[in-house]
Amino acid sequence: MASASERKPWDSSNLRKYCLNFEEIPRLPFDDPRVDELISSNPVIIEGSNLVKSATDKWNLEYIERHMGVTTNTVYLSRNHKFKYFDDKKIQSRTNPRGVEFSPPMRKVEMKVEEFMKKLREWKRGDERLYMQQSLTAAVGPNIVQDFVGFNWKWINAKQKTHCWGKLTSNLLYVSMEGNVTPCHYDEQENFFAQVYGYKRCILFSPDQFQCMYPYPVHHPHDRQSMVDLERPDHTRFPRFKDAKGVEAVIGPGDVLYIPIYWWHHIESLMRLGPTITINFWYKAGPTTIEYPLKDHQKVSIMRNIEKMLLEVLQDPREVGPLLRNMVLGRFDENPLA
Ligand SMILES: O=C(O)CCC(=O)C(=O)O
Ligand SMILES: [Fe+2]
Repeated sequence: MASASERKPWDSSNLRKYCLNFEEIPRLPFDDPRVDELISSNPVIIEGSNLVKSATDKWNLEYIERHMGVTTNTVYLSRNHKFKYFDDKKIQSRTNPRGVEFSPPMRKVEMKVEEFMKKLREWKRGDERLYMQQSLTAAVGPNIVQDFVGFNWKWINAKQKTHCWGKLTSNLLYVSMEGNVTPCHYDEQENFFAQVYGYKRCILFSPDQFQCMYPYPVHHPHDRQSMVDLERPDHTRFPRFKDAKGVEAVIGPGDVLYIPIYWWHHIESLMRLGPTITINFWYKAGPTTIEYPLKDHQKVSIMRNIEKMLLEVLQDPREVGPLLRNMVLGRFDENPLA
């Protein structure tokens, strides 16, 4: 029988229900040679790396409140459990008349950590949900800086070198209420996603699932997000979503999930299991090596560039779709008549 410390504190009742089944993401000890094989093109959960041990040893909501510092933090407020990211630079406004007409699905506010924690403590059903997503900078308090300096940089720097990644661009600190969901999207960076406190379920899809995931157009504020709502997929608009092949895992304190660049990810803090704390490590892609056939993520990058070029020359986002349709319709069928 599993000992008390090994017994997992969650079961399927803590997970949201979706219409897809997922395979498990492999879980390996940090010194297993298969870790590096997987990192070259697949997600993996790495155990025992001690990457953020200085944080997992101490961090909880009280510690963050006491030590985060006096400056304000970015907090998203949502009327439901979904926190679907948007790029405000792509929204139509007086200064950006070519942007997309759009009403944001959540509010972004700046607040001091005390105010955030007070709202969490006093939160009741019907209130807006909260999700703090703050970049770790020198402005955080000295204790947090000290914990940050104590991260296992030796290990992660070696990984960065082995896999020829570019520079570390940022560390985002996520402090979430139980049950919050970050809907499915991809990022243009490599990500070591380090769980500090509480439990998160992560569902990932490879970049080769592009046709099943239906990303918004690049000019849209929801660029890089899937248009499909995992909880209520519209199978009429998005018929190929039912064929999407995903992988999943629940991560807890000490686990590090490698989310490869351009991989789709949906992240949920487990329901009824308390708040969660995560720190990510975002790295620029390494230098592009052109080898044929191209990798699926390289094709996604090409598609993004074509969309951007068309927008640049056409100036009007409404003209991009019709031009692309005219370009391909009936011309690239598998068995051309002539
Ligand atoms: O933890 C989350 O809610 C989202 C994390 C994420 O999307 C990322 O680290 O890229
Ligand atoms: Fe992400």
